[in-house]
Amino acid sequence: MTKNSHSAYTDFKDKMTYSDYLQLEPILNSQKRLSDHHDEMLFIVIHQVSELWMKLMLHEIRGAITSLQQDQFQPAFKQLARVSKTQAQIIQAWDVLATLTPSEYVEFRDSLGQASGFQSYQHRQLEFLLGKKTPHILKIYENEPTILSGLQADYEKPTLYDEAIQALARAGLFSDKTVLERDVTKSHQSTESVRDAWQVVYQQSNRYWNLYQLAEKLVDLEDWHQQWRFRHLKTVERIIGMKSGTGGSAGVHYLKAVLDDYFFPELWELRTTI
Ligand code: HEM
Ligand SMILES: N[C@@H](CC(=O)c1ccccc1NC=O)C(=O)O
Repeated sequence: MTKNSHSAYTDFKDKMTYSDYLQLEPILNSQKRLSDHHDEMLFIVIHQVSELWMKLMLHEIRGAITSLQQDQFQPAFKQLARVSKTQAQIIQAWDVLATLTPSEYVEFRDSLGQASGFQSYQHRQLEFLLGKKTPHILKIYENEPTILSGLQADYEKPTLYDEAIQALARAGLFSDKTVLERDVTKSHQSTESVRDAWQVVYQQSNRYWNLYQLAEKLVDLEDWHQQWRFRHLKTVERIIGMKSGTGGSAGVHYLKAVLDDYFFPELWELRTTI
């Protein structure tokens, strides 16, 4: 399109404002408090900001999966580095939320009903793309067909880690068909053959530099993810103690129980065996 052509597109673009481009009207009119409690604004904004960052992370992880499928390691590294920087950013939100005291929170907690972070579908999409495939999660969205079909699609796709293992195979380091042709709708289980292959990558890093760097990017990502969960747990403990959750779980007890899951178990195990 040339600069002087007078299409509807150019007219619109010439007049487009900052808030048009960023769709600020819908975004900034979406903080609807259900109570008249002052601190509910903080609660809503923290969640919305976290969801926006999750949107970016999903975009970058999808990009990294596509890059890896084509053995394009450099773009994949850039995308994964951006994910980790975003994770570092999102963790800071807990410091802001921790300014909410138990007495402030109980004043508007009832107005949340049974809603819970447990239902964050972008969080579940992240888990699916990273490798935690929990079929019972899909049931939560039975009555929300649009969300369900998006989630189902990610549930059925190979994960970021599946693609990393395929890259190991293409490099001639891995050939175990039980892993390479696994049912990708299940969570990956730690396997000795996978650990052995990554161990070779670490021991001969000069020869397998791309895979070595990829492994460390995955460890970064998992490390940050665990830190996010730990900070969630501690912030929740600080605000609601041992009360049960609005989502029906045992609250902090539940969050503790699910803390010890790994997306990329062999990359952690090799630290012991190497
Ligand atoms: C006062 C603040 C918060 C409290 C008291 C809280 C409490 C809880 C509790 C008790 C659960 C367990 C499920 C349940 O029974 O409800 C949970 C799960 C969850 N929360 Fe929060 N939360 C808070 C803030 C946040 C924020 C800011 C996020 C960011 C989006 C978040 C994301 C999640 C996610 C993703 C889960 C599911 C975790 C899993 O199943 O592994 N929460 N939260
Ligand atoms: N599960 C929380 C409620 C909660 O935190 C929440 C409620 C509605 C929307 C997002 C929430 N955040 C994270 O779990 C609680 O038990 O207090």
